[in-house]
Amino acid sequence: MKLIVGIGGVTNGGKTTLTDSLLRALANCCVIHQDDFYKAPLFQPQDQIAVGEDGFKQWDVLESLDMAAMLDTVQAWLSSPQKFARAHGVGVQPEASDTHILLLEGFLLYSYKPLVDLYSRRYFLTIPYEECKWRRSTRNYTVPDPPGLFDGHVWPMYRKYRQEMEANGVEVVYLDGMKSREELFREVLEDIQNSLLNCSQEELPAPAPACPARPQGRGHGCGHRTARPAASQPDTV
Ligand SMILES: Nc1ncnc2c1ncn2[C@@H]1O[C@H](COP(=O)(O)OP(=O)(O)O)[C@@H](O)[C@H]1O
Ligand SMILES: NC(=O)c1ccc[n+]([C@@H]2O[C@H](COP(=O)(O)O)[C@@H](O)[C@H]2O)c1
Ligand SMILES: [Mg+2]
Repeated sequence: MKLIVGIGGVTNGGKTTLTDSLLRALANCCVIHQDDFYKAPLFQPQDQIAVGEDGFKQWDVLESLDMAAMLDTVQAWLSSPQKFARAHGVGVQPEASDTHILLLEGFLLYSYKPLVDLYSRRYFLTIPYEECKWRRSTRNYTVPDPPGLFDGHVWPMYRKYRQEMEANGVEVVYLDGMKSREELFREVLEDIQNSLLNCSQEELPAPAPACPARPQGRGHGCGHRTARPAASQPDTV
């Protein structure tokens, strides 16, 4: 059984923190970080990042990321999770060797069409504008934010891509990034474990006809089906 789980959402929502905790807790689990796919060589990081009409280097647009390369990496995991795990130093646990999880982590996970249908579960962390701006001001990126970047580029691009995602009907499970790290971790871990249980039950032989039918809407999680719909969460601007 293979499960691809997206940990997406707003910058500074807590994606990397949550992903690191899940990675430690889940067996046979690998990770791919979207920001490893910036079209920006280490020593000339800005050359391939265009300046946009907003006057800023376009760090927060999809075109600044090599999404084809990210998709190739996901395909490599799909074709052999065991081989991928070994190559990335992840030990495969023999007692759970039929189950493999891939975490995809990043701020634009659900805007690249070839990837969208591959997820078994799509999480989306949100925090209000003021909290996001404050957390961002405390971060040290490899390329420091120039003055005005957050209001002039980062937040408008977040709003734009999120609106597009919602308009396209991409179904995500919203997570409130204002909850504690521990609460978020427990909530998502439990949900992933439930998905795994549902998947393994679906792989059992079909129940006898007298058994009541499984309720609709909980059959997510395996076979790269769509995540269950979640109520849209208002975005504090
Ligand atoms: N649940 C949380 N509550 C408060 N602060 C958090 C939480 N999760 C992460 N942080 C902090 O917010 C900042 C951004 O976290 P990070 O995981 O790097 O976010 P992202 O990868 O979404 O940009 C870091 O300083 C981190 O310690
Ligand atoms: N990783 C890099 O090379 C790099 C450089 C400049 C800005 N960023 C910022 O990283 C953000 C995405 O990462 P987080 O979601 O972890 O904040 C984007 O908002 C982008 O502005 C990343
Ligand atoms: Mg991050």
